Amino acid sequence: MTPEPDTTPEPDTTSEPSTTPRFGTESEATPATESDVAREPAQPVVSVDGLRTYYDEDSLLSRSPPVKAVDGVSLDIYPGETLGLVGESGCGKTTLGRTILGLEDATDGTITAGGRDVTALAGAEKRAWQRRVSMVFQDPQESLNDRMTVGEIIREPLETHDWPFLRVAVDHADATVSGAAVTPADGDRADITVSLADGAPTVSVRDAIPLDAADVSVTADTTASAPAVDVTIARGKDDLRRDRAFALLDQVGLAEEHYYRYPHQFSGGQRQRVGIARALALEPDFVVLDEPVSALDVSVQARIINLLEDLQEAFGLTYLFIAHDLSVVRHIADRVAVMYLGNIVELGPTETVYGDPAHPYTVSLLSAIPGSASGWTGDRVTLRGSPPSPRDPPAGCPLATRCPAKIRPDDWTLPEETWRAIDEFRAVLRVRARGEAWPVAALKRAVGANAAGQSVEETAADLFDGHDLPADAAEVVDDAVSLAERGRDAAAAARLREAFGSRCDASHPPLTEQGDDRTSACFRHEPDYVDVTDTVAERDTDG
Ligand SMILES: Nc1ncnc2c1ncn2[C@@H]1O[C@H](COP(=O)(O)OP(=O)(O)OP(=O)(O)O)[C@@H](O)[C@H]1O
Repeated sequence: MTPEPDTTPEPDTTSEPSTTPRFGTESEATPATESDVAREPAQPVVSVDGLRTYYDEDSLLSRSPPVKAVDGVSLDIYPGETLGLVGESGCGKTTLGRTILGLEDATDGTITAGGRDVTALAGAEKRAWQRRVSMVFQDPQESLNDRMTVGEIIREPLETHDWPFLRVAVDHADATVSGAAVTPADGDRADITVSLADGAPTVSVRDAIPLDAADVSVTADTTASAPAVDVTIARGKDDLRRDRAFALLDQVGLAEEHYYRYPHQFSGGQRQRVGIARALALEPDFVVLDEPVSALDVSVQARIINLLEDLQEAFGLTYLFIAHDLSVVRHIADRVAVMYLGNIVELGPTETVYGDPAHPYTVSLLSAIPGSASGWTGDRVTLRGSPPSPRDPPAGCPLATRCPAKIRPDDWTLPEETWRAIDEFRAVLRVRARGEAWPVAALKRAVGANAAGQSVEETAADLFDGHDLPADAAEVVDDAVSLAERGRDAAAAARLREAFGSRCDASHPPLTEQGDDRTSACFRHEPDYVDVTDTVAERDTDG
């Protein structure tokens, strides 16, 4: 069979009238607002508290600190909302999503759903949680097994969980049920409901179960005070799974004929539709969408986003939407969480965060959006250097080593360029202290030269060239150079931190309320300081 080219028009699932603004159309600019979400004030679908996920890669041959991929995250996700999760590559977004789903083990903290800590579940209870949640992956090319037909791919979770469960509920508290059916446990949905109210039993079947009432034979002995109900299903599970897969294909805009094809015969967007159908097979409440459109062409992205929104509306789904593309997140997310180095640094309603970013990291992310689609109207704010290693995050604020609004200690009056040189020198010493390779790329950026093979003294000379350091500051730098030259890199870094560090280096700012349901973690939110945006605007932060 000839593979369909990537240009194959995809089924239009978006033709029916909708009140939701469509992505990729003129109404794209109309963002979702908090009021669009019917948010129950009560129970979150998922409540994450103090979550840590560390990857320990110790082996017999090497012993290194764990990768602190998620390092103390707390957030709530409410029914029917889309929570966007943004942040640069490697900051821990995927790990957070996977840990919530139980695909990674939490090192510490709790994830509460339905009043229970799901990190503590095992066996059947854990499997039940995993039926309520699911994930759509970034690259539909990678995530679908090319040796399986689309039908097999969609059916796989159904087979794994032995779907359908055919749970029968009877509207009589004392009824007993027998036959090919089980009674729902607390919290389980009934697939088939038998009513004895009118004497003869009447049967109704939930939409997602591809059974007609005629496929279900019910006999009921209602003479006893505890009626005995016997249920027989005329069709086998295999048939029902195939019909469920057909229904899912239809829901994602594909057709029954696609059931028999292989993933390589589809375009990227169609493959992602298959991935979505599979993710929805077990009727989850909560779906982690991990960069679901970033591997797709822009025109296809809009269709998939629209499909995800339609499915959310139809099935009352709750989404955690992980993405790099901030304009996609602005369109789809009701609230957005900004992540940096394993921490949430800002969290709030999308329009509040985009319109008036509070945290310096959010400012830098939004300042990079072309065409200034955000409320940040200042220059582009470029963070210096690369993020610290998640094996050795800064002791204080995670952003302290790169922050464009870092609080400087009162003891010094130094120009911003000199602070930058000091920060850069501290970064060099931190990397040396970790025993990693000399950070040639960072040095090249800092001093505009190939610094490979330089001594610490030469590096310091390059970094501070033309800075006219005051004598007491120069003495600190000399001390640090001399310590480093004797191989005492950690002590050298500590010397600089003691002299030039501020509270940003010493302690971790908590997330605090910043109005409009938004929280942000920065000491500059305290009234004693010039606030973040004024500071960033005042400092020359462009590169
Ligand atoms: N299985 C693993 N074992 C060890 N380290 C891991 C593992 N998975 C992720 N990491 C590390 O954890 C950190 C967070 O990775 P994660 O994939 O969660 O980040 P991310 O923000 O989703 O990145 P991206 O946007 O590139 O997918 C990174 O340093 C990564 O290298």
